[in-house]
Amino acid sequence: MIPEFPSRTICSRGQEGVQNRSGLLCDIHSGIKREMFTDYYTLIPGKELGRGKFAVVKKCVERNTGREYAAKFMRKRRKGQDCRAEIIHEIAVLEQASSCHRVINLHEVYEMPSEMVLVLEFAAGGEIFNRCVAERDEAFKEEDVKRLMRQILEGVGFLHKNNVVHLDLKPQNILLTSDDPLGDIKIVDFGLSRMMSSNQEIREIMGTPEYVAPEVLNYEPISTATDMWSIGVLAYVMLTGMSPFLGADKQETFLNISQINVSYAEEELERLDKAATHFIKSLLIKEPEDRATAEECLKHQWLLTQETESSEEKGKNTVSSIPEPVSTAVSTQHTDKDVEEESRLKEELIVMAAYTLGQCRQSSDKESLTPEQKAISKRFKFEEPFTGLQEVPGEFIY
Ligand SMILES: Nc1ncnc2c1ncn2[C@@H]1O[C@H](COP(=O)(O)OP(=O)(O)OP(=O)(O)O)[C@@H](O)[C@H]1O
Repeated sequence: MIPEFPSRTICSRGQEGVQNRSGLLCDIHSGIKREMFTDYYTLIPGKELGRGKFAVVKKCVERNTGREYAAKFMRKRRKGQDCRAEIIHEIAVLEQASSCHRVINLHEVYEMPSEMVLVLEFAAGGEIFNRCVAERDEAFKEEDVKRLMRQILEGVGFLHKNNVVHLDLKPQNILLTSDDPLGDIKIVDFGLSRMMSSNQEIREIMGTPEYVAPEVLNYEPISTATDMWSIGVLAYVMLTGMSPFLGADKQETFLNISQINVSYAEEELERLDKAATHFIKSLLIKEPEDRATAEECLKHQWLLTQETESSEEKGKNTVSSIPEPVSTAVSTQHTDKDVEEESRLKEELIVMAAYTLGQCRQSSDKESLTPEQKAISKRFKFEEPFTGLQEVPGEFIY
């Protein structure tokens, strides 16, 4: 049985003098430490683990245990507004989901004059995004997607049972405990999450364009079904490496979403078990009430079946019948890939910070591309001007 959150206090709209605070938790149980973070942790020099618009995530080691963690440094003031309450909400959700091992574990919290530091369990495998945009031999096999999708649904099901909606489910917010061998998932980034309550409706424009549900665009009430739409998009991206609604610009993406303009005739989908497409179709439905719930998804035929039959039985084209790469050439490739990955990630983080589109390719544009262009565009598509660049913070103490 999925356990309930122990206790919760929901801030009402406008509480603490800040607007649009509906659905935020303001009750945290673990103490916030005021000591110097660096007296207790050593930051690992080098590449950041990630960066959002108002946060930077770095790897660190706890001095007295030698354990590795991910430190998320979050600015308290954003665009001239005090956003401490949002950070407290993120902490509260993490605390209350601490019994769910599909959600990243919060170890400690530090507070400085302008920042708060969330010391999180370190997910060494990075974002599933990297595998979603990888070339076919490094991309997920269908069986991998099934296993990881079950875990995502367990985590999201836990949150929904406890009336929390994540509202930003995307491949960048699903991390892996290890990359090779492929580990387990950890859900991160509860910055946009909200607590649903029976007497209050939430209607807000939020989320990442490619993954937002039609009701978000239509300013209609948000619910747990809003996350289920994003899971449908996530499943499509994990299985095909393509973003189903991505348009040439944000407007086209939004139009594609509101018209449910999605192609199920893509070669990448046709190679799979038909139940995979059925699974996605049960989620990419305009009416929120008609979408499958997390619990229903876990009982879906696609996720109940294991890869037991032979490749002949299943069909020669089945992705899951492709053998795992085991040669040492793979590890050599990794070194090259790491360098390439780093430069790509830098670009990606800028794009994410600017809140623009385009991490994955469009499903409808591939016919017009050369094989080389296909390979590039499958990974990224940078079309929008980086208008938000000036907003990328440079004020972090660490
Ligand atoms: N516990 C962790 N272990 C490893 N990497 C992490 C961890 N937490 C976050 N990251 C990396 O940092 C990135 C940014 O983290 P997160 O999404 O929590 O920040 P954010 O500022 O809220 O981001 P966004 O602006 O996308 O909402 C993640 O996408 C991931 O790549």
